[in-house]
Order: sequence, then C-alpha cells, then structure tokens
Amino acid sequence: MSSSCFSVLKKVFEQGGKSGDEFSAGERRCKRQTPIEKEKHKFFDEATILVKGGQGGDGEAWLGAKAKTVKNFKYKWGRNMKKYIELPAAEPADGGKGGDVFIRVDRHCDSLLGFHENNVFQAKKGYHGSAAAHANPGRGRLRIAPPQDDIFIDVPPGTVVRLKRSGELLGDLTKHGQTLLVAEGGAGGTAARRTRPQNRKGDQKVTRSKISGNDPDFGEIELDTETWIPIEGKKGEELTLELLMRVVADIGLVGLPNAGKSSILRALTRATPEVAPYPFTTLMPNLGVVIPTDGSVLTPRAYSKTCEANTAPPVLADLPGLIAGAHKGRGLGRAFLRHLRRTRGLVVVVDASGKDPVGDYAIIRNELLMYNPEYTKRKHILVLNKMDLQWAALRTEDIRAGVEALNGNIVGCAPIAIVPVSAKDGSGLVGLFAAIDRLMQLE
Ligand SMILES: Nc1nc2c(ncn2[C@@H]2O[C@H](COP(=O)(O)OP(=O)(O)OP(=O)(O)O)[C@@H](O)[C@H]2O)c(=O)[nH]1
Ligand SMILES: [Mg+2]
Repeated sequence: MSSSCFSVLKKVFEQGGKSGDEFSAGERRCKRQTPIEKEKHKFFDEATILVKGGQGGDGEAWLGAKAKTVKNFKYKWGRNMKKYIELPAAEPADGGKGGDVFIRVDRHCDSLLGFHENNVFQAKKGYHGSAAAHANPGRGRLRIAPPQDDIFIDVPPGTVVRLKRSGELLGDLTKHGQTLLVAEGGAGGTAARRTRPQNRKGDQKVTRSKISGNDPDFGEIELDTETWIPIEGKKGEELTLELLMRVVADIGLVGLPNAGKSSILRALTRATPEVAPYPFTTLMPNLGVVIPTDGSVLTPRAYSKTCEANTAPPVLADLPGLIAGAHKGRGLGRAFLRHLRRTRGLVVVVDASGKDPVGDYAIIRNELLMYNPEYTKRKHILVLNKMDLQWAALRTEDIRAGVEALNGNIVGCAPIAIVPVSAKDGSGLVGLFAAIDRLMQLE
C-alpha cells in the first residue's frame, strides 16, 4: 500500500470510522485545523518567543505640597504643649518596578505547540509614583510605588532556553516548578524630590547665574528647586528566545516503524499511545512510567521482586519509527532523536517475525551512530518482539547469534541483554522488567 493510502486510512481511523463526507458542515468547521495543528510533529518541540519586561513606572512630579499646620488633639491646658503642630509635607513617590518575565516548568504541559500562536509575552508596566498613595490605604503614604506583578510562561519539563541571536544557553529546565528569569522589568523612575537636572552645557533648566566654582565647564552647580523634574521609569528587558524541548526520560524506545515500540510502552506502563498496523503511527514521543498495571501479566509484587534496589520506577519514552536513510531526511527524518539526549539507556525494539531482524538492528544502530556517536556507547537492551508468532519463536537463537556476530564498529557497544517478548500476549515482560532494572543500576 502506498504511503498516501496509509495517511488516508489513518485519517479515517482518527475520525472513528467516519469518512470526510459524513460530517455535517458545522462539525467540519469545528474540526478545521491550522497548518500547525496539522503538522504538530514538526513544531511541538521548538518555538521562538519574544519576552518583554514591563517598563518601570514614572516618578511623581508633585511639587506643590506644603507643610500643614493642624490642631494638636492631645493638647491640654496648663501643660507645656503646643496648641497647633506642623505636619511635614508629604513627599512625591518614586515609580514602581515593571513586571519581570519568568519561564516556569509545569509537568502538565507536554509540548511547545501553543507558542506558535501566542509567542509575545509582555509584563505589565510598573505603577506610577502617583499610585503609591492608593497602594497602602490608611497606613500612610508609600515613598515608592509597589512593584508590578510578574508573569510566568509555562513550559514542559526538559525545555532548553537559548538567546535567539547568539545561541547563548540561558537555562535547561527539567524539574517541575523550576523557574528562570528571562526579562527583568525596568526600574521605577525617581520622583521630583530627588531628581536633579542634568548639568550639561546649554541646559535651559540650570540657571546660569547660580553657577559657581572653578570648573572650566560649570564647576559646582547650585540647583534651583523649581527646576527639579521627575524621571521616567526605565524600559524593561526585551529578548527573543529560542525554546527547544527534549523529553525527560530514563530510557528511550527506538526501532523501525511497526516493530511494536508503542505496544511495549502500553504493556509496561499506564501510557496509552496509539498502536496501529501502519508505519509512522507515532509522530511525537510518548512517555510512561514503568509500573505494571495488568494483573494478568504482571503484578506490582512481581515487579518489585524484579527490582533489586528500591528506586523510583524509570520513565520510558516511545519515539517515532526510524528508517534507513533517516539521517538524509527519509521518513520523519531524525530530528526526534534529540529526545534521547537525556536518557540513560536505550531499548532497541526489533520485529523478530520480520524479514531480517539482525539487519533491522544494524540499521537502527547505524542511524544512531550517524546522529550522535555518543548514543551508540549508551547501554542498551535488544528486545525481540512479536514472539507470539511462531516464525519469530523459531528464529530466536539464530537472531541472537547474528547479533553477537555483528561488528562492534558498526553497532557500538553490545546489548546488555537480548530479551524475547510479546507485547501482545505479555510473555517475556518479566524478563524485560528485570533487564530494564539492571540497565538502571549500571553507571
Ligand atoms: N502479533 C503481534 N503483533 C504485535 C506485537 N506488538 C505489536 N504488534 C502489532 O504491530 C503493529 C505495530 O505496533 P506499534 O506498537 O504501533 O508499532 P510501533 O513500533 O510503535 O510503530 P510506529 O509508531 O509506526 O513506529 C500493530 O498492529 C500491533 O498490534 C506482538 O507482540 N505480537
Ligand atoms: Mg508507535
């Protein structure tokens, strides 16, 4: 079947069996997708955003305030008390700081897709000095307006933040709740009370008659309070950032399309990735925590027996299928291999009922080598899947021998275990749990 046939078939599957004509006009309108939504797998893990810190609030220009004379309500006749007291003049307030922009990790967020439609983040401008009067009601006037609220941009765990221009790394955010300050808000402006005019030549606001001293330009300048001016708040930082997501997982599942990677993820974890008998079913990585859920296949007790150390269960990442020539852009290319960067080990899945399982294994190892030679040095397990098919079961020993005979220069390090399994009927999964546990114990 041609690949276009596959995509049509896939669409029909996604629509729950309805062909395009069976949808009403309203339904079709609702289902209309943007180009980005259509090709999610190309955009889900990278984005460019513009972040702007808020401008600082302006200082207050309030020069008219005078000291007030008020009645002394504590006054008692006969004592040495003043009947009237003088309250000092309230001073004008400085502007408040503009809001900062932070990037924050949220584990409920799973892609950067949203940033393709909404990619400008501007924090609010700081409060002006005049707002300070209302910021502290009943408790006296603040001399500085309060700072503006910060904004937080939520990203998925595993997001790398770089400056677009220079490529400088600003942060690699992996843990839920981690934050990174990316654009600082501008400082608030100073109020008129503290501001001095610039003593530049020709500045009209400086009264020449008041210039004294022996400086050839101006010397000391005696200022006239009439000329005091408030200062505007400073502009906030403004940066263009590049976001790049690399999933955070302990183990990556790699293999040719249809080998059964997603089926294995389903069998070992609670994740429910799509499984279907056509290639490139998986377009984006799926994650799952290794916890057996199906009592008929494995109980949690059986799992804990297989685990020697009482460590947190590993996270598996199921990636799209890789094909020969992926490094030249064939299939889905190999850009998704970046998601293996943070893994500690790999599980290479091979369809043992296929034409040439040993050849498939060599293709995968070669593609990994072409992408990043470091990947072929990582510890890995070779899973021979589809053992429920008789043809696969009969060939197991031949496949083992074939893999062991492969040249280390081509495939890198040898697998730490070769595990025959069937994701369909669950056989061999206990052995796979044990092998994964062993992989996690290895340095
Ligand atoms: N008989 C048998 N079929 C299996 C087994 N594991 C997976 N399959 C079938 O193989 C086909 C492909 O399975 P997937 O899990 O989608 O394979 P994949 O490697 O994730 O495929 P891509 O996402 O396209 O790369 C499906 O029809 C599965 O039902 C198995 O152990 N035995
Ligand atoms: Mg898949």
